[in-house]
Amino acid sequence: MEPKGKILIIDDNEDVLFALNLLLEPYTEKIKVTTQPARIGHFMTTFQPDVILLDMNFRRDAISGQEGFDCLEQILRIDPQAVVVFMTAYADTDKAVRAIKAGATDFISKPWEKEKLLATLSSALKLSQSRKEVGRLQEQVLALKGNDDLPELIGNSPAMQKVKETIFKLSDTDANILILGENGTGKDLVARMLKHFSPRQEAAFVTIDLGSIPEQLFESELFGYEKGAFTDARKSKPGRMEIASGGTLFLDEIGNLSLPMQARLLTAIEKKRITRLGAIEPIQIDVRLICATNADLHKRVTEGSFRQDLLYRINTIELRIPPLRERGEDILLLAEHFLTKYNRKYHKEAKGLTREAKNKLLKYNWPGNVRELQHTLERAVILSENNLLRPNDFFFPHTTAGNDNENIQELNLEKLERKAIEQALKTSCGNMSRAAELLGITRFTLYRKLEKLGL
Ligand SMILES: Nc1ncnc2c1ncn2[C@@H]1O[C@H](COP(=O)(O)OP(=O)(O)OP(=O)(O)O)[C@@H](O)[C@H]1O
Repeated sequence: MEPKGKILIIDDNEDVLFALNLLLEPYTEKIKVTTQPARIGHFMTTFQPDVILLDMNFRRDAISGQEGFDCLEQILRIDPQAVVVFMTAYADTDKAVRAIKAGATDFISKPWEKEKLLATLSSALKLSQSRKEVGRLQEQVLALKGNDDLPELIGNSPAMQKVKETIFKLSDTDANILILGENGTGKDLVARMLKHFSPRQEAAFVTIDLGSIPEQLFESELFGYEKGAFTDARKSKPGRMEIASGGTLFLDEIGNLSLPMQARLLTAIEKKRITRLGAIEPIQIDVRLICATNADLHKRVTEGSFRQDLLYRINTIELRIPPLRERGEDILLLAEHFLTKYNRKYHKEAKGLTREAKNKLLKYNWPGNVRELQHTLERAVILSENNLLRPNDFFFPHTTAGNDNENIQELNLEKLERKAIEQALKTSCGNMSRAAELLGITRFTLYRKLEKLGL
């Protein structure tokens, strides 16, 4: 009998309980016995047996088995996945069939034959294990859903080329990655790409957004819980780390983790083990960790609000995604990409953007990064009546007050011109044609102005 587990034996006869305890002890992890069916709920929540051996007739001389059926019903109400083996002194095939139909797993008659009893128990334990595994796999299937539609990572700027190169360089490693970048720069997308191009491509990709769940739920979400661990825990539930085992866990907004939770996460990463809330035994896990944040974790370490040892565990490789305003040449590429996407989605036929509209997009500083650009294009595609999208089709809620003030203070034309050219060169990453387009002048005029201003 290989699998060991926790057995609960319910029988009104103390001699039977004693004998079974003695017989089964060497073959099980733990045994609890009770003569009181009223205690079933208590044992199921505190002891959480893998298999329950249930006597069919509680009262002496009772032969109908009804009490046993009532208990079975109670057990299955508490845990529909419970593995229950019926025992009766009156071997009766009719009752055996009824028991199985009612949800029991197997049936043994008393007095038992030792080998037969052990074999039955062994199969019941295996069944219990596989039911738990099925539960875990079902969660993994849910986690895998939606993994297939991986969007393309658009961008030809040197910064994005570097990000793409790093993703491919990392494709045969299991290294923990920390993705840094402002909101909406594409951290989530990069995390999915890293998973897609990794040895764990076919395995689960489990995400947990630490910015959107309340602090008091972090622990149960990450590590899971056992039935009865807290008031609402009616059913055991694996945590995200357990579900991700064998695959990748993406911890978004890791900067939101409190110091006590950082300590628990660090232990789990170092020991490669987690313990569900309310459980005694730890569970072995094997996860690749990808974390992301818009916070400056290095600064947070010096301030004492982020553990340095945890940072070193999660940032084997650091991938920095620059804000969109620093990769100007990606703006139009992304705009075209989103135009195609939303044309298709809303059955529209916008052909492109006018030159002025392109300039408007290039001049804006995109505080909400790619996400804001995406929404801007979506809105424009929906609302525009034109074949080509025009400046008026684009509306920016965030125009930076700082820039307006600067514009008001600076009225010297030559200084303004110099500033505009410098900004255009920066936004276009030195691409002369694009800078000229941004400024609304020809390349030739731009060269002349550069010469005149000594730039
Ligand atoms: N380079 C890119 N190419 C195509 N789509 C992109 C790119 N970068 C971001 N996106 C899209 O922009 C949206 C926002 O990206 P994402 O959610 O990955 O950003 P994030 O940095 O994780 O944001 P947050 O910090 O708010 O979680 C998504 O719809 C994503 O698909």
